[in-house]
Amino acid sequence: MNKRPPGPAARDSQGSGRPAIHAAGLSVVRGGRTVVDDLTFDVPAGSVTGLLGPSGCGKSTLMRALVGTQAKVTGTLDVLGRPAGSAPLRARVGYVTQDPSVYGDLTARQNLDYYAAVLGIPRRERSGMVDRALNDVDLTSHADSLTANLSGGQHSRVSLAVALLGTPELLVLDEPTVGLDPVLRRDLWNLFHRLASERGTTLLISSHVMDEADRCQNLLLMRSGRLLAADSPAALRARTHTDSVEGAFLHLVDEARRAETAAS
Ligand SMILES: Nc1ncnc2c1ncn2[C@@H]1O[C@H](COP(=O)(O)OP(=O)(O)OP(=O)(O)O)[C@@H](O)[C@H]1O
Repeated sequence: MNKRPPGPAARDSQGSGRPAIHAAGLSVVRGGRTVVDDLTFDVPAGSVTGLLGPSGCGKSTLMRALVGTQAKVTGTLDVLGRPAGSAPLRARVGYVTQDPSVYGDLTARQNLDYYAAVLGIPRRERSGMVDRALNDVDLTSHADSLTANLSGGQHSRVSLAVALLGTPELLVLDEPTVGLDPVLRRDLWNLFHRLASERGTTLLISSHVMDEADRCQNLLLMRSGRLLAADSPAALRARTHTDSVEGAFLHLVDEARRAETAAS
């Protein structure tokens, strides 16, 4: 278990107590179906927050809404004090999708250099930023390998390094540890906590693996587009009288099913 004290508030929200993300009555329709249904929650600034739930429950859709790439979003969704997707947020929010979005025919360093230029990082600062991002994800020794020749895990770490360029205040990571070996997973979680505690970054990290839940300070538990709970792992276990987040999740699912049956 990896319990850590909350990190400092993100730079944007320092002292204001304002959450990094605020959602109220948030819904998303996809393919004519409501796939995110009336969510209300806050994500504290400077926290490592896990977004957990079974495959297809709406995690990626919620993340797309947060970064402004999802259509048919209704309700309130504020990110760092501004409406999600608004132009000034582009440089302040890093997003890593499930599919690595880097060029296979460039080296890791060339990819980062390219994205640093796209982000508008001044040329004189670029190489320092690129070196730091490579070091953050432990890829310095592969910096000059063609990305296409890297392993799956290394490939996704190049995507993560891209998201770290420019020191975003919020990092939205869609299943960043899927398919990684246990050592790499542990190293990445350590990095996530370091980013929160040392840089004040807020991290929202999705996973469908419940055993990653205890590595988070806060959890958003989803099922079928609805929010089952938003709380710390310890509070969830205590509230449901269970000894694991998986147990708590199953308890909450059963509770929701009973409520649905009673209402039908
Ligand atoms: N392009 C699309 N058009 C219509 N419906 C979609 C589309 N993409 C996803 N969906 C539906 O939206 C719902 C939520 O999908 P989403 O990808 O957000 O789930 P998820 O929790 O991220 O799943 P996973 O853990 O497998 O990535 C699912 O029922 C899915 O079938």
